[in-house]
Amino acid sequence: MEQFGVIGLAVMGKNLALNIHSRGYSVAGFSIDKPEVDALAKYQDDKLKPTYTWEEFVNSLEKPRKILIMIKAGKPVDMTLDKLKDLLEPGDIVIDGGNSNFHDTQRRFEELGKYGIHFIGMGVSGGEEGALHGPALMPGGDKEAFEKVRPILEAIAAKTEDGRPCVSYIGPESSGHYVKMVHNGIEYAIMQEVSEVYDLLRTVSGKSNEEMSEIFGKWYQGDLHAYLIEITSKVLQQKDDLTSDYVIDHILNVASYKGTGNWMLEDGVALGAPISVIAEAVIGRFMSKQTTREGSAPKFDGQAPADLVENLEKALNLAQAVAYAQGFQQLTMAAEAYKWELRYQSIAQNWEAGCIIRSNMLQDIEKAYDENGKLQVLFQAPYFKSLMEKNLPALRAVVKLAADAGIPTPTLSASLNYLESIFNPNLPANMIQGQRDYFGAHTYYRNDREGVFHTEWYEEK
Ligand SMILES: NC(=O)C1=CN([C@@H]2O[C@H](COP(=O)(O)OP(=O)(O)OC[C@H]3O[C@@H](n4cnc5c(N)ncnc54)[C@H](OP(=O)(O)O)[C@@H]3O)[C@@H](O)[C@H]2O)C=CC1
Ligand SMILES: O=C(CO)[C@H](O)[C@H](O)COP(=O)(O)O
Repeated sequence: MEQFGVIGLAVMGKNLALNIHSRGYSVAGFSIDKPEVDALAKYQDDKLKPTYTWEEFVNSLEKPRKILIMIKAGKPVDMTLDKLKDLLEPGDIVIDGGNSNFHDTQRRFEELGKYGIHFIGMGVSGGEEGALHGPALMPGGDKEAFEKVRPILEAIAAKTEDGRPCVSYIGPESSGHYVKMVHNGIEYAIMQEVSEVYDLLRTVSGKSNEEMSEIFGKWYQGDLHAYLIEITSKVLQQKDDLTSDYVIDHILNVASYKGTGNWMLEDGVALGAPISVIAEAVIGRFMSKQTTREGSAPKFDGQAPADLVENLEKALNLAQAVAYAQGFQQLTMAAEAYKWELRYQSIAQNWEAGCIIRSNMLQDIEKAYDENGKLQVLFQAPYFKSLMEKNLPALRAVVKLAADAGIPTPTLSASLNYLESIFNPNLPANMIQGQRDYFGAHTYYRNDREGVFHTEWYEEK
């Protein structure tokens, strides 16, 4: 009997199955796609069992069964669970490791509970490499069931610099998939920030791809030690297969998406979370499709400022912190709204290795929440307060330069606006309230006395 089962043997499922197998567990694999199962069969390993029917798969597993579903999110997961619930027994454990919408996970958690089947919605990040060698895992749902699969998950997960596994119980219900959704929102934000910095480097300073690759490579060795910075350097130096040029210069500038960042924005709006940078990153992808391309690309005729590269590094470092800050701010608001007890320092730890948004800065975030788990805003923590004081002039200079040059910087500008607003006691929302009360008698609160007020702004005609 096999100790663990994986359904879906495409990029992620196959590599996770191999990862689990490499830690000494026996694994049964199944997919509705026969060639995927054939690919597993090619390993000819006693502890890696290919199965070709639902029944063969389920019956090959020791009880209570532990099954990871790693397939396309949405309807396919419902169809798979529908099939499984007739074949499984109370006490069996099903983990959905795909990028499922947390609303779906909530519904599935409740539905499977009726059959006595334990359900875990688990965010997985790290792509193909991570799945094989160590992903970041974000399991949420049934705590008791989590404890039963914990040894396997800890064995396959990435490890932090000091050897701790990048997996911990996130919280009840759909909180695991919620945290993965927020991970992806942060991912969208940092990717857009990096692309804006790339745009400034190429347009203002006229740097070549090789030079830019070197700059990002150098940043990666310093404060910006982050996976997305590392791969940016690699993307910039990659030669094309079809021409003698760099491939980056032939990639169509239209950004695709599967929607996890959009979901974060949807829930952020529902909660009233000020996640402006993530919103701009999502909209940046829309804009890349919707721009009419009728204008001409911005050109910079002047002399690039001598401190441009240094300022861009500082600006990007601070903007990256804002992306994380907004993600954690939405998590704190979601925890309150959905009554989840989230441990932010563990979430930061989960993201320190294996996942797409991994960076050294997450160690500072872990420390910040370790010292004060009730931070409303990450920049209240001493480390981030001082980072803000140190790097804000550079971010301001970069946004000003971009505005003067006509180069759009939606996320860098939104980062600056967030930082200018988040501690500001004098935002002009009093004017909005005055206008609302004027046209709609919506009433307002006062800053000098309790109660709800309305002004008769004009005489009725
Ligand atoms: N790729 C990545 O970097 C990451 C992906 N993820 C998530 O992991 C999951 C798997 O991703 P990935 O490996 O890239 O593959 P895909 O998202 O492309 O999903 C492919 C798998 O889903 C199966 N599938 C599709 N429809 C059904 C169905 N109706 N019933 C049963 N199985 C079905 C496919 O079988 P068939 O070939 O027959 O269609 C195949 O095995 C997704 O939710 C994805 O969002 C998470 C982190 C990173
Ligand atoms: O979850 C992931 C990484 O963390 C997947 O790669 C996801 O597909 C990325 O999102 P999108 O396709 O919308 O860019």
